[in-house]
Amino acid sequence: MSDTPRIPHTALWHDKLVAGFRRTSEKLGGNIASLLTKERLDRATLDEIEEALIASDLGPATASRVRERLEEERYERDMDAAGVRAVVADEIARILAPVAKPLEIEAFPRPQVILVIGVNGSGKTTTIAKLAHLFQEQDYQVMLVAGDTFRAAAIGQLKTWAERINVPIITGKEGGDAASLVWEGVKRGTEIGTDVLIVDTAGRLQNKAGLMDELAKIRRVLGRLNPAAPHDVLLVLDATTGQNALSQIEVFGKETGVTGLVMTKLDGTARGGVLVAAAERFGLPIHAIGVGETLDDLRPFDPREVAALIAGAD
Ligand SMILES: Nc1nc2c(ncn2[C@@H]2O[C@H](COP(=O)(O)OP(=O)(O)OP(=O)(O)O)[C@@H](O)[C@H]2O)c(=O)[nH]1
Repeated sequence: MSDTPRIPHTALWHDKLVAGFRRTSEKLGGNIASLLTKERLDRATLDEIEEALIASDLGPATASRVRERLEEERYERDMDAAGVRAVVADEIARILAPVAKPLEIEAFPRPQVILVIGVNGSGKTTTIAKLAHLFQEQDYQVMLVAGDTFRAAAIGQLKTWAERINVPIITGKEGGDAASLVWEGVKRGTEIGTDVLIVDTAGRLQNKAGLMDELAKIRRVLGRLNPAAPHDVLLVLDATTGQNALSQIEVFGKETGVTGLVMTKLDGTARGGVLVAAAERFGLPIHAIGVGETLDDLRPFDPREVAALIAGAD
């Protein structure tokens, strides 16, 4: 067991982040530059900056804090676009710093059970593969459970990933009982010394009662084997859905409980500011972000680095 996860942060990851956040950063940075045509920040420009920040999905609370900071500082010195972007980056970093937390594997007894939830298409399956890969890099033994038994395609997709990254997987039939698969996963995982058991689940928000029943059953079964399980309930969010991602946190949080977030597809959107809005509004740990489709495209993040990228600051 290790208290400090050994997560390689390579130059390659930095390049992926830069490319991933380009659209967000161009939108926000571009908006700020186009607003700063006057020499000094007057009230009307401050209003416009605040609106631009809200339009970039950063959320009203962050936007108003940035505005307050700009208001304080404008009396002290002239401020150009780079100065404004630096203030924005600083405020974003303050919000992200307390929530940017890698998912640590510390459960005893093992395995640590991670339930992965989220609506269909949010990137759940690929996120599970990427997380498994990340844990493998840290020398943890990983096992997967194909608990989304509602769609045969979901089972097949996860199986393909498991073969690719060479981790064992527990699968059942379409329409089968997810809780019994989880039970088998914990039993088999314990026998072979698995550190992390990652469980896919069905993402049917449209059928809340069914989803609740199924997750409650999974929790019951897990609790009999290990009262601390599931150790993590991870909600996967698609950043391209913007503000909709926030309502998903609300709904899943209320219906199923959520211990942490993963935000994917930050590379496919100019709405990356939603990462900040999620942090600000819910304060839940954000364990990793996804900026592409390959295995190495999902990692924990450095709040300062990401804040600078979102704000388009140097
Ligand atoms: N660009 C980009 N694409 C991603 C990212 N994460 C996942 N995807 C893609 O998004 C699509 C949906 O991902 P899945 O993992 O299948 O999503 P899911 O939530 O399991 O969806 P269902 O299988 O429909 O339940 C796939 O084509 C992924 O390759 C990301 O960070 N960036």
